[in-house]
Amino acid sequence: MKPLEDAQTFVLSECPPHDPVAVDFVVAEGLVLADDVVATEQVPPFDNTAVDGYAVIAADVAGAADSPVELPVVDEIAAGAHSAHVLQRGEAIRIMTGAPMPAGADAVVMVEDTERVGDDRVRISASVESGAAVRRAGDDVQPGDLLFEAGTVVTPAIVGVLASINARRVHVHPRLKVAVLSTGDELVEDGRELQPGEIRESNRRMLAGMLRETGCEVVDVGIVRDDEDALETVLLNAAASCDAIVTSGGVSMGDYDVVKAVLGQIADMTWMQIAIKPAKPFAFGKIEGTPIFGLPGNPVSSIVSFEMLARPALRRMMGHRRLARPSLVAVADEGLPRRSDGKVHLVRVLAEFGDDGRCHVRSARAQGSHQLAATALSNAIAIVPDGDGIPDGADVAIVMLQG
Ligand SMILES: Nc1nc2c(c(=O)[nH]1)N[C@H]1C(S)=C(S)[C@@H](COP(=O)(O)OP(=O)(O)OC[C@H]3O[C@@H](n4cnc5c(N)ncnc54)[C@H](O)[C@@H]3O)O[C@H]1N2
Ligand code: MOO
Repeated sequence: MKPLEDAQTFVLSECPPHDPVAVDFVVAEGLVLADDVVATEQVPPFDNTAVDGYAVIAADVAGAADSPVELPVVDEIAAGAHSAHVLQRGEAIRIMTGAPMPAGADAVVMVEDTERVGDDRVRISASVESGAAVRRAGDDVQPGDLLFEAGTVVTPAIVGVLASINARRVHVHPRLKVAVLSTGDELVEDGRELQPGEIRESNRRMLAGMLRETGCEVVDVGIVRDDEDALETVLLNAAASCDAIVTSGGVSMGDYDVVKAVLGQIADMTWMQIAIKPAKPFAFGKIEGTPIFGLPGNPVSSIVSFEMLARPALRRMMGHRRLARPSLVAVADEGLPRRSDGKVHLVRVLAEFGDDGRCHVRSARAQGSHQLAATALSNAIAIVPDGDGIPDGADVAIVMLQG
């Protein structure tokens, strides 16, 4: 059996990042920047007010807290408008949040500290420092600022910044188009009553969601029956039109493994037995240069295999620098016993932060590779090395799957 790290290293080495493309910034969310983003515009573009109130000359309201000051209101500026009036000593201009500061004014008094007197005067009952509530042009971003380095993942907030600096096109590693299919004559997906020996298809639905969560565009190829010609056609088409292929089932020792037969003919495959439980069997190869990840059919094994081998490789192809999920050392509130078998056990657990500031885990119970229901409620995988397991209260390394 191959150590998991060796299998990961091999797969990653075969899955280099895809060449960058220029895209409209609105579709860049979730993608990885391939070039630094340097600002060419300043933000904010002009001095403006942070509050609704009255633009004044601070010196005019210096004593207003003790003895309110009454000033004529000579103009009004809404956000999006501007005033041509140059504020003189002894004047005020009504101004709304975000509107440009009028020339001559150096501070804004909040409307709560004022009282309108008639139509055209205001009584001010607070003093302000020069510069109060004024947001200076460029105090967020200056032209030439290096805002985001290559390798940064574009978040919604970064899309907002790109909009604010008018960076209309950005260089990113492209989103991968990934074909997902499941194989097997026993699989049913149309909701009909099961016949003897049939089961309901679940892996493909689940893997499609995991691929989307990884940031890939999913091409659902469906269930391919145990028919070599059909499988060959589907795989060749998927390899020609997609960036990667994920299959589930048919990678173990079964006599009817058409997956093995077909991939043996059309792909350059490496069939592995990995020293982990679950997800021991795994296949990786290329069809005409397109990577194919052959995940085991047992549903839990499919998830674990995707997490440990396919997801990091797909992330690398999309330019991500951090390939693994976050990991940490947790407390096993209940022991995680096991027997020695030469494998690392990847135990699905529920992880929760306790009042002591540490993460605590307990087993998701049913750990069989067919027992998807229990795994579906887990949020982490505990890495239990070969041996007798983790005693009650001892530390255990975990990989967080969510949260
Ligand atoms: N003699 C041996 N037998 C098995 C070994 C072994 O080393 N020697 N390994 C076992 C392990 S571990 C695993 S994992 C499975 C992997 O099997 P395959 O990848 O060949 O998958 P299948 O045989 O097609 O299916 C296994 C199991 O999963 C169910 N399945 C398959 N596809 C789906 C799907 N899309 N949705 C829901 N369920 C699915 C299938 O019905 C089987 O029950 O091999 C062991 N055997
Ligand atoms: O790995 Mo199989 O994945 O143990 O059921």
